[in-house]
Amino acid sequence: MIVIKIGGNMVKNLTPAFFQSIKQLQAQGEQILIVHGGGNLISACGNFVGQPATKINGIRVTDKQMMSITDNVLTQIIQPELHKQFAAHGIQSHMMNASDYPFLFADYVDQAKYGEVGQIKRVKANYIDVMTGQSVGLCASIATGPDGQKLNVNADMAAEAIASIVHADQLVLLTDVPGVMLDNQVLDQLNRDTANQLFEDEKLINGMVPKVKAAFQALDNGIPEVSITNDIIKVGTTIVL
Ligand SMILES: Nc1ncnc2c1ncn2[C@@H]1O[C@H](COP(=O)(O)OP(=O)(O)O)[C@@H](O)[C@H]1O
Ligand SMILES: CC(=O)N[C@@H](CCC(=O)OP(=O)(O)O)C(=O)O
Repeated sequence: MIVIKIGGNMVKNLTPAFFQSIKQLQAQGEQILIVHGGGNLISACGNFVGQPATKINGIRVTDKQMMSITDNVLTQIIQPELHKQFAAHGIQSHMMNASDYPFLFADYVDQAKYGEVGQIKRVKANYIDVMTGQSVGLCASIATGPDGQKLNVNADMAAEAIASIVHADQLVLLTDVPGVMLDNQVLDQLNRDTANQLFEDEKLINGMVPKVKAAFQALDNGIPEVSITNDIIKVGTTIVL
């Protein structure tokens, strides 16, 4: 299985070549699971109702109202939009989210600090397997918490956790930049020492922080290929130990 995380900024920028690649991968027998974000639209909706975003290291502080906005944006806007785009390119997809069927289970990350934010600990792997058998699985980054409540999960961390639990062959973090950048150049490879230095020097900030952390976590959990890119055909930055 290949897990591809699509950031909110990329949802409207997927190219015909992207969909062509998905078809080719499916023809080669790969199961495809798309984990999508939508952080930009969640922030815009928050602003609209007078609740500007508060993020700590790229993770949204989420109270109950923001959780409800997040749920609506991801499951009612972003996911159907992706479903429509896949259909328009002749690819069947299944919408998967915690509202329709609980299959991602999370614990709180730190309720005092982040509120209703979770980290995925368990998944219904057979459900994912079935949903990606004949079609592409589209998965929102919302999980079911310890008491059945919904928890907001950073989509990079969600993609990593799911990929790790199902032992995916590859994790691609698709975003709006061609890879991890330093002085306007894409780094072909990024190892942990360099990443730590970039964090320290504040050259790797905001949404790139959870993305890079998730990428190393995926490698630690045995996923053989992990990359950050804006184009599934071009590798962008390969994460190495
Ligand atoms: N060193 C870096 N290289 C590339 N992007 C970076 C870096 N540091 C911070 N960023 C920011 O991270 C953003 C990608 O994270 P994010 O906005 O959360 O995307 P997504 O919605 O795809 O998860 C880039 O658009 C860029 O503004
Ligand atoms: C807890 C947390 O930060 N959740 C994220 C979930 C969406 C997301 O990660 O979207 P992108 O991939 O587009 O950034 C959020 O609320 O923005």
